[in-house]
Parts: sequence; C-alpha cells; structure tokens
Amino acid sequence: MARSKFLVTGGAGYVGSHVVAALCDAGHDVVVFDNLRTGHRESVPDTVRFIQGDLQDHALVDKVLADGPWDGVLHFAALSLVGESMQHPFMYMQANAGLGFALVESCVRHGVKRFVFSSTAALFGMTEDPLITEDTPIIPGSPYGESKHMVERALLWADRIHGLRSACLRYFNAAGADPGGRLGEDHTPETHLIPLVIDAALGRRAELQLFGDDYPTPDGTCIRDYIHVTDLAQAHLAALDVIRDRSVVYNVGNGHGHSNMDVIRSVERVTGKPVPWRLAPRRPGDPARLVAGAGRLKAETGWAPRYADLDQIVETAYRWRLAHPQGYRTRLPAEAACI
Ligand SMILES: O=c1ccn([C@@H]2O[C@H](COP(=O)(O)OP(=O)(O)O[C@H]3O[C@H](CO)[C@H](O)[C@H](O)[C@H]3O)[C@@H](O)[C@H]2O)c(=O)[nH]1
Repeated sequence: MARSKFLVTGGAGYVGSHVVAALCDAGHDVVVFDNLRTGHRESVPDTVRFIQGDLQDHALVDKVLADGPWDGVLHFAALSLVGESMQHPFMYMQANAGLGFALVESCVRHGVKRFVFSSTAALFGMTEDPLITEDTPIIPGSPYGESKHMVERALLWADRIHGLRSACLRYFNAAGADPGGRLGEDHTPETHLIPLVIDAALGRRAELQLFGDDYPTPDGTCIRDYIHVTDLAQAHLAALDVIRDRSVVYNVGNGHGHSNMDVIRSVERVTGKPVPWRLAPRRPGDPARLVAGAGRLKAETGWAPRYADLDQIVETAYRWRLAHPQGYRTRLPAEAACI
C-alpha cells in the first residue's frame, strides 16, 4: 500500500491503538481522534497527531474531516461492553449507532472514500452454527450487538447511495498484547476474561468469578474465539486494500473455540501459577458459544493469523501485565496535543 493518510477514531483504545501501531509500522500518516474516556494517551506514539475530542462534538468532527484529503477513516470509538449494554440500552444506541451515523454522514460530506468499521461477533447472539460465517443469521443478543448492526446497515446505504466503500470487521474476542511490548490491554474496570484470569494468577485479585457452568458446551462454560489483537490489526490493513473498489463484511477470528475453563488452564500453564476461581451466576447477554468462520477474510485478502495459539495469546498478555502492573499509568503520562 502506498503511503496514505488515515483518521482513526478511538485510536487510543485497546484495538484502536494496535491498529494505529500497525498503520505506522507500514509507513502511513495517522491522526488519532479520541475522547480518552476509556483510551490512554500513552498508547499513541508521539509521532502521531493526537486530537482529544468527542464524536458528540459534530463541529470538531467536521473540522477534522475538512482537513483532508483522507485515504480512509477507521472507526473504533464506541462503548463495547455486552453486560453494560443490557443495563443501559439507549446509552449504547445513542453512543454507537447515533454517533456512528453522524460520523458516516460527515465522511460522505467530506468525500472520504474508505471506511473501516469495528463491528462485533455480538451481532450473532444465540446460534446453532458451530462456525459463524458472514451468512449466519444476525440476531443480536444485546443492545451492544444491535447498535453495531445499525451502523453496518447505515454503511451499506452509504455505499449504495454515495459510493463510500466500507469494511465491517466483526471481531470475535480480541486478546493479547503487542508482541513488541509497546501496547497492551488496560480497561478500568477490567471486565475481560484473560486479563482478569492473569490478575487472579498473579494475586492481584482474590479470585476469578466464573460466570456460569451450565451452558450447553462440553464443560458447561462459555466458548469464545480469541484472536490476537496484532492479528486483528493486520486484518484492518488487509481490508483497507480490498475496499478500494467494493464494500466487504468479514468475521475476524481464528476459527477455534476455547471454553472459559480452557482459558484458566492456559493461564496456569503460561504463568506456572494456580488460578483461584469461584462459580458465579451467568452474566446476562452472554451467548454460550461464539466461534468464527473466517474463511472469507482469508480467501479474499490473504490474511492469516500469526499468533493463533491460545497460550501464545495469553503469554503476550501476561508479559504486558507483568511489565505494567498499573497498566499505562505505570509509565509517565505524555502531554496531549489538542487542536
Ligand atoms: O470475570 C469474568 C469475566 C468474563 N467471564 C466470561 O468470560 C467469557 C468472555 O467474556 P469477555 O467479557 O472477556 O468477552 P465477551 O465475549 O463478553 O465480549 C467480547 O466479545 C464481544 C463479542 O461477542 C464484544 O465484542 C465485546 O466488546 C468483547 O469484549 C464470557 O463467557 C464471560 O461470561 C467470566 O466468567 N468472568
């Protein structure tokens, strides 16, 4: 890909920051737009222009998009917790769908040609399909999944009517950390399984609460498809190439399911420490099994995961948490350069 200029919303977040690193590593110019509500200024390299802003500030979004031309916009800024969306459905509709529509519309107005959207496996909710492909019926099991699906639909019409090409990448479970140690996963509060299990192994929390053991799976715990965040980032670069002339929708995962108990055992292997855990009630909105059929992404773009093994994924997450006991706060915060 020739040197290009990309705007990344939510580029200081977990997935967004790994994509920013991949774009920079590939030699592109990147501008990050992030409100820092959940993102970390420290995760954005100093060489990248950083704009602290909120998508609710439509005038600022317009001003930034007017400062093009942009070779593409990658949109990560969103609320992303299934459980929280079950408590605050309209907050999710507004933040993800409402502000997503406004951003897409603004991109159309400013002549943006390519748009990559951070979508989710939560579109699928409960399904009988052992591997979830792009043809699996969409039945969101939560307002979070619904809000992401609404933006996918808006993008379809933005292409048909205005020619905005897009890639909707439906992530399965992003996990792990930059193998070079530059970036990692730092949420407050942390709700994701792998960092929580690692913290339980390290004694940084008393125990892991295991949400349910009566799901219709071989060991009764939920099954997920963990995809290394660096592999996920590379999928964005691959998708950007393909959407020069058409829009695409891809499921992004490894195609292997691991139960919550498998994750506990993997962390025990990698850390060499026992994981204290206690059974807790099911978490509302959790589907029993989500495993990707990512054949279309592989066939159409040549993308292939490099860190597909669960222990490898856990190991990169473990190394980052060992080196950053307080997450990004472990390092000195950098000064934010706002416009
Ligand atoms: O303390 C915990 C935390 C999680 N879990 C379980 O671990 C599994 C994975 O949970 P995560 O919260 O790590 O991930 P989710 O599958 O809920 O969600 C992830 O995948 C979703 C798509 O399904 C969305 O994209 C979402 O943003 C992303 O975090 C689930 O069965 C969950 O119940 C526990 O047992 N205990």
